[in-house]
Amino acid sequence: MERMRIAVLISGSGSNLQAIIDACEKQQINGDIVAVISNRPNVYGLERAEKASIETVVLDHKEFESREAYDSALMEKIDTFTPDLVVLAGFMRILTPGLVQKYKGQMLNIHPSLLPKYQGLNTHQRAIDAGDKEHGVSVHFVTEELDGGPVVLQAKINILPDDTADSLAKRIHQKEHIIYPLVVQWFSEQRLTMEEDNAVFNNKKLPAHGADYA
Ligand SMILES: Nc1nc2c(c(=O)[nH]1)N[C@@H](CN(C=O)c1ccc(C(=O)N[C@@H](CCC(=O)O)C(=O)O)cc1)CN2
Ligand SMILES: NCC(=O)N[C@@H]1O[C@H](COP(=O)([O-])[O-])[C@@H](O)[C@H]1O
Repeated sequence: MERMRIAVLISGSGSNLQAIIDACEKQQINGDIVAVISNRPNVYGLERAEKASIETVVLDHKEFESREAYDSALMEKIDTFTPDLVVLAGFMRILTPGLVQKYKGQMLNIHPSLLPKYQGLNTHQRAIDAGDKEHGVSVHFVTEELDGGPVVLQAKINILPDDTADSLAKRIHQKEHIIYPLVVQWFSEQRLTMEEDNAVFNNKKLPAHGADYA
């Protein structure tokens, strides 16, 4: 099966993008990032992509009349890269139902909380203010419900007595950079399984490494 085509959407620093770039380069992910799209210009994540010779696009949401108009342009742009997977990596725009539906089952997000706790923003401070003893990060499929999609993988950290939102964010980032590439690779392996299942279902000969099915 061909290598998975990955489009990554960012809004800022792109440290999760960098983790996926590195994993692709080390062959830990059987895929290639074919585009990095940002809704904000001049963010460091764009520099990371350019250093890795990945095509970059800035689609500034401030230049559109409405959320729907933005998402329509975003869909059109994403489609030009024919991705198998769309990865939200610190992408800070709520997506409209039309876009989410189009990529249903093919769009992942990383969210800095132990979902379903603390959907939305400002999760680290909310966990501290609630007196939680643990916090974490979730990778989930994107659905219309904000941060409400099926969770694929989580990682936990303890909240220490002197923790601040910044100190939590730092330790959460370390966990993010481990689990996001793992989930992206898992998704690429699922694609292969689905191709084999389809081949069996359609009574076709499997690729050389698979057995013939009557
Ligand atoms: N329909 C969905 N859209 C998005 C999802 C989702 O699950 N369903 N995940 C988010 C990612 N996210 C948290 O993980 C998130 C991103 C942005 C916001 C938000 O309130 N954005 C504001 C603008 C904020 C800003 O520009 O700083 C907005 O869009 O008006 C909440 C949660 C990505 N989209
Ligand atoms: N609600 C979405 C959200 O808050 N996402 C968070 O933004 C950061 C992006 O960092 P990065 O740009 O360095 O990857 C990450 O911590 C991610 O969990």
